[in-house]
Amino acid sequence: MRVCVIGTGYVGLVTGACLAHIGHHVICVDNNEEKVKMLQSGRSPIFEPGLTEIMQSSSQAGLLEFTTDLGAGVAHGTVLFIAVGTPPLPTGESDTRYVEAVARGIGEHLNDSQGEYKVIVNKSTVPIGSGDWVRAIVQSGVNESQKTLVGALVGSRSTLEQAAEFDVVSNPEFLREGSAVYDTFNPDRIVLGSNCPQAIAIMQELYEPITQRQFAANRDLPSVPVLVTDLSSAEMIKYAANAFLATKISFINEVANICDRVGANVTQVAQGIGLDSRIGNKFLQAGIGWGGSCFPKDVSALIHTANDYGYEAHLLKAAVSVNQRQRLILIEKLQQVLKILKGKTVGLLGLTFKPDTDDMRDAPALHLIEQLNRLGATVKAYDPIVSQSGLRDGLSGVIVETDAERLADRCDALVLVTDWQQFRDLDYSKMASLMNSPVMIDGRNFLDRQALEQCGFQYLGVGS
Ligand SMILES: NC(=O)C1=CN([C@@H]2O[C@H](COP(=O)(O)OP(=O)(O)OC[C@H]3O[C@@H](n4cnc5c(N)ncnc54)[C@H](O)[C@@H]3O)[C@@H](O)[C@H]2O)C=CC1
Ligand SMILES: O=C(O)[C@H]1O[C@H](OP(=O)(O)OP(=O)(O)OC[C@H]2O[C@@H](n3ccc(=O)[nH]c3=O)[C@H](O)[C@@H]2O)[C@H](O)[C@@H](O)[C@@H]1O
Repeated sequence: MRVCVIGTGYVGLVTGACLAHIGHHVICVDNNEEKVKMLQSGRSPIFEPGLTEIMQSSSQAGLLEFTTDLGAGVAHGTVLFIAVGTPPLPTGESDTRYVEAVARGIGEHLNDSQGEYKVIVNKSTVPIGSGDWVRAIVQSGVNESQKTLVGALVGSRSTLEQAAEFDVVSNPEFLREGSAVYDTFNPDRIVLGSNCPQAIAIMQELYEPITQRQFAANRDLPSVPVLVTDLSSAEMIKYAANAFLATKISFINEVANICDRVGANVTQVAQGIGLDSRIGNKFLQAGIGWGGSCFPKDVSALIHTANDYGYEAHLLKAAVSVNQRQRLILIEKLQQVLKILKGKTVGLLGLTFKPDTDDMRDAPALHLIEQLNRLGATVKAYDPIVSQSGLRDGLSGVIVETDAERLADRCDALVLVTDWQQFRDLDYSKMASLMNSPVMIDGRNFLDRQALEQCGFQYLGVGS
C-alpha cells in the first residue's frame, strides 16, 4: 500500500520505517530540512534501538523515502498519517497548531490526486474531538483549492478534476521510547476510531502483517486485537491509557513514601501486589517519578479537557501533585545525609527520562539540576547517550562527564536518575574510592544495595 507519514519524530519516523519494513511504500514528510537531509543520507536524528537498521534496509529496497514536499507525499499516499508534535501550552492544554497546519496542507493538495479516496489518520495525540476538527480543516482546504481551480478554468476547455474524497481515522499510538520498534511490531492492540467501513477496511489491510504477527518476536501468539471505535472514544483511549499508567506510578510512589516512614520495602510490596492478576506487575517501579514527552503533557491535557466540561479531575490532579513532589524526594534524601548542599558536589548517573532513549523532554534530571543549583550545589552528570551526543550543549547548570569514574571523582554523593542497564556493571569500588564521601541515592531502586554497601557506599533507595 502507498503511505505518507507527515512528521518524522519519535512516532512518525518509527511508524514510517516499520510500515516500509513490512512491505508498504512509504514517503515520510517533514518541514525540517536539516532532518530530512540527514534521513535521506540514511542517518536517524533520534536514538532508538533497531531503527537505523530497518530505515536503511527499507530505503535500499526503495520502500522508504524522505522529503520536505507535502504535495508529493499527499499525492503518493492512500493512507496519510499525521504524526506531528502536540506539545503542552503553559495552560496545560495541547498545542494543536502543527496538526492544524498539516491538515490545511493536506486539504490544499488533495485535489491533485484525481479523486483517489484517501484515509487521513491522526496518530498524533490530540484533544478529544480533533478528528472532526481535522476533517473540517481538510475539507476547507479542499474547497479553497477547488475555488482556485474553478477560477483558473473559467474560459478554458479543461474540465474540473473529480472532487477529493477522504475520511479521517483516529489511530492512537502506544509505543514507548527506547523500545519503539519492538512495540510497533508487537503491539498489545490497535485502536481504529472511525464510523466509515471503507477507511477501517483500508487500515486493517495496512496493519495485517502486524496483526497477523508476521513480524512479531513470538509468531505463535494469537493475532493482535483490533478495536474499532468511534473517533472520540479512540482519542479518549489514548489519554486514558497514559493517565492510568501515570496514576499507577504515582500510586506506587505514594506507597514507597509511606514504606520509607514505616520501614517496609516497596520493591517487595510491589511484587506482592503485582502478583494479583487484577493489579498486574507492570508500571510498579517506584522512584523519582514519571517524566518524558507524553505522560506529563497528556495527563495535564486530560485535566484541562475535563475542566472545559466543568469537571474537576481530582484523581488526575493528585497523580500530578504526587509526581511533582516525588521529584524532590531525592533532594530530601541528599539533605538527610549531607545536611547542607551549598558547596557540595552531586553526581547524577543518567540524564534522559528513561534508558535507551536520547529524549530529554521533561526529564526528571532537569528538575533535579535546577533544584540542586538553587541550593548551591555543583552538579555533574554522566549519561551514556548524552555524553556522546551533541545533547549536552543544550544543558545548563551541569557539567557532563564522559564516564562514570570521572563523574565520581570528588563527588559528595551520587544520585542514580536513569536506570541504564550499564549502570549495573560499573566499578563501584573504584568510584567509591574517588569520592569525597561515598553516598548513593538510588532514584530507581535499581542497584544492588548489598553490593554497593560492600563497596563502601552509604546506600539510600526510595521506599526501600
Ligand atoms: N514520543 C512518543 O513516544 C509518543 C508520542 N506520541 C504522540 O505523537 C505525536 C508526535 O510525537 P513525537 O514523535 O514525539 O514528536 P516529535 O517532536 O519528535 O516530532 C514531530 C515532528 O513533526 C515535524 N513537523 C512539525 N510540523 C510539521 C509540518 N507542518 N509538516 C511536516 N512536519 C512537521 C517536526 O519537524 C518533527 O520532526 C505527539 O502528539 C505525541 O503526543 C504518541 C505516542 C508515543
Ligand atoms: O504517549 C506516549 O508518548 C507514550 O508514553 C509512555 O511511553 P514513554 O513515555 O516512552 O515511556 P514509559 O516507559 O511509559 O515511561 C514513562 C515514565 O515513567 C517512568 N516509570 C515507568 C514505569 C515505572 O514502573 N515507573 C516509572 O517511574 C519512566 O522512568 C519514565 O519517566 C507510554 O508507556 C506509551 O504507551 C505511550 O505511547
